[in-house]
Amino acid sequence: MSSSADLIETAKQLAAYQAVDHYVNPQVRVLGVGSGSTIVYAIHRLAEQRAQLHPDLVCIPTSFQSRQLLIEAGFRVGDLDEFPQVDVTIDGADEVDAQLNVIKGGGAAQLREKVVAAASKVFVIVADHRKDSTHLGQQWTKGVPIEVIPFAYNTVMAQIATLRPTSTTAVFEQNAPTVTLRMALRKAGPVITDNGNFVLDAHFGLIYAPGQLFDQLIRIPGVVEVGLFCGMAAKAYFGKADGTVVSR
Ligand SMILES: O=C(CO)[C@H](O)[C@H](O)COP(=O)(O)O
Repeated sequence: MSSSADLIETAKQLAAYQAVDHYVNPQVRVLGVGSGSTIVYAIHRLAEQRAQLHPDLVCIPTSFQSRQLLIEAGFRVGDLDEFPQVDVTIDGADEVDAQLNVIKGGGAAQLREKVVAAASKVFVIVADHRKDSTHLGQQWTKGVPIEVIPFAYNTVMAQIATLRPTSTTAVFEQNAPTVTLRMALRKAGPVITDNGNFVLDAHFGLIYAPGQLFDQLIRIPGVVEVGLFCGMAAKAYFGKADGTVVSR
């Protein structure tokens, strides 16, 4: 009998395989490759399908993790200096709402993920069913990842805590946001991103207007990027526990 952890892994794999099969055709020359545990399956599928891919395929990784995995799998990796326009990017997500707004950054790679997604003609999400929500903040309760320069982290935290849920309309649910500095697990001190920055996790409860919340957060001096990806994804694939995949 499969454990629930096995079912989740199968769900991630199904979603990743289907997205690769639907989007990475022989016309895709420059492919953005996201970060996280679901993306590992997408890289497996790319390796399996290698003979069917563009002969000069270049992959643009969004993190140290995906760069290493792509090199190990024998793919050519490139950067945005040489390839500023990306045909398709496939990436994981922490949560996706009904309008395909996405929380990303559970793996602290939100800055490069955002840059690569913004450089892409098509941005596709792969995830398991636990990430499929009506509103952001519904299932992902670890907060919105916010990358900040170390010098500014404390003042950014204080300014986020002063945000209030309602301007003209309700932007988020929680009366007073709470914010934590993300700490490393096997190192004393904070998580340091691939760009040498810190990550804050900000809790807003349900997020009703992610675009408005993004606008408020990105204006705070010291914030480098916010893990809210609004209006960027063209499609999301969710693997389900019953072995099927839903896409929207
Ligand atoms: O945004 C990310 C990393 O910054 C990941 O894509 C996100 O955390 C999903 O990861 P996983 O596939 O392991 O659930």
